[in-house]
Amino acid sequence: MTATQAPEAAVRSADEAVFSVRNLWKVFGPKADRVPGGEHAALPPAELREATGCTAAVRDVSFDVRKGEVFVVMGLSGSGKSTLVRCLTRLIEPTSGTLAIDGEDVLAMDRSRLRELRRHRAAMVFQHFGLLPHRTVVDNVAYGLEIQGLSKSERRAKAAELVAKVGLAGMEDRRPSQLSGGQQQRVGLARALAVDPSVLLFDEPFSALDPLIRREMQDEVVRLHREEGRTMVFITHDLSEALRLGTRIALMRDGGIVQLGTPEEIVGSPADDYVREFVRDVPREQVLTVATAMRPALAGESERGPAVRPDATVAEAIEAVSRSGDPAARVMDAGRLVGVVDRACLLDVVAGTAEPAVTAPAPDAPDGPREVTA
Ligand SMILES: Nc1ncnc2c1ncn2[C@@H]1O[C@H](COP(=O)(O)OP(=O)(O)OP(=O)(O)O)[C@@H](O)[C@H]1O
Repeated sequence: MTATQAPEAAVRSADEAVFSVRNLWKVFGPKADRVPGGEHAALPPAELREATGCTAAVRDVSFDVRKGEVFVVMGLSGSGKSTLVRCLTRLIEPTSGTLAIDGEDVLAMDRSRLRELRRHRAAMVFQHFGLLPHRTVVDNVAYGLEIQGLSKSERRAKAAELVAKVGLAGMEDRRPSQLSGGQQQRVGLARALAVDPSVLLFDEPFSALDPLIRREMQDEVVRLHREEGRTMVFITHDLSEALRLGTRIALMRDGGIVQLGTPEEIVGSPADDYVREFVRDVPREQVLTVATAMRPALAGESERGPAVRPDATVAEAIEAVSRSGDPAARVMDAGRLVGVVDRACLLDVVAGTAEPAVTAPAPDAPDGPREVTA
């Protein structure tokens, strides 16, 4: 498919999707464009390299990034995360496939439209903050506004507001070298927010930070997301970070997406042995919800036991049951009894012996990654 053809599927789902990606490939190496759809397309990485000298960094990937979600791209080193996310704004040119932002074909954009895309619509936050060393905090944040053509006073006022939003009030006049790593990353975040992008792209932004600061920055992202509902694409190789931040997680391996789902779907219903191994050590009771563990209420059970919401975690239900001394908790949704979790249901989740009733949302991409079904 050529770059100028309208991505039909992408346009169709544009109402709710910020990015729509279909059958995207990025192949590095000689005659790379012959690999997608060619006789060697399905070969494992080492054999593909042997046969063609090429690496398929992104391999036939399809997904939508929905408006307002934190879409996490997770995978081990070399699985293709950075290449995939750089393809979204064509910092890396895809080899084939279709790609749209808000329904507009990204592959058909000319240079000035692409510049506009990267500056205003999809702002990137990198691991190495890329701050200008001789500018103050507030001027670094205002920089993004300068290229937008706002007046100086407008820029400074907006930048100061954003500096406060990311928790750096009082540090406006410092230079980057006078800040800790976490503080510098906050400046990077404020600068990305300054252009009010439709989507923020994070490339492992916190992996150089020490664990405490990293946790603080994750909380910051959760807070910003909750307050603003901004769409985010977040690359990480850290599973706990993915589970904390992700509305949905795309788990990559060898350039492909092996599973795309909510944290609960990934942990509760791994698509294959690779994913199962990946999530093996996750404390399931902290990710799985009561809705997946409950059973129908028996006669007489509607009166007794603490009430929990369907989206409470199993860990929270365990605490409620254990505090109350009752044999089970009632799962209440808007005042209605929808089920019961007894001690056996709860223990099954902890032990990994439960068959979770995780239901998948309607799949984005018919030919895309496998979504979890009940
Ligand atoms: N410019 C390039 N030329 C050739 N191969 C490349 C190039 N860039 C990336 N690759 C290969 O593509 C694959 C995916 O790389 P990518 O950097 O996207 O992975 P990643 O998951 O982001 O890894 P990391 O977590 O280490 O950053 C790797 O096998 C890598 O060696």
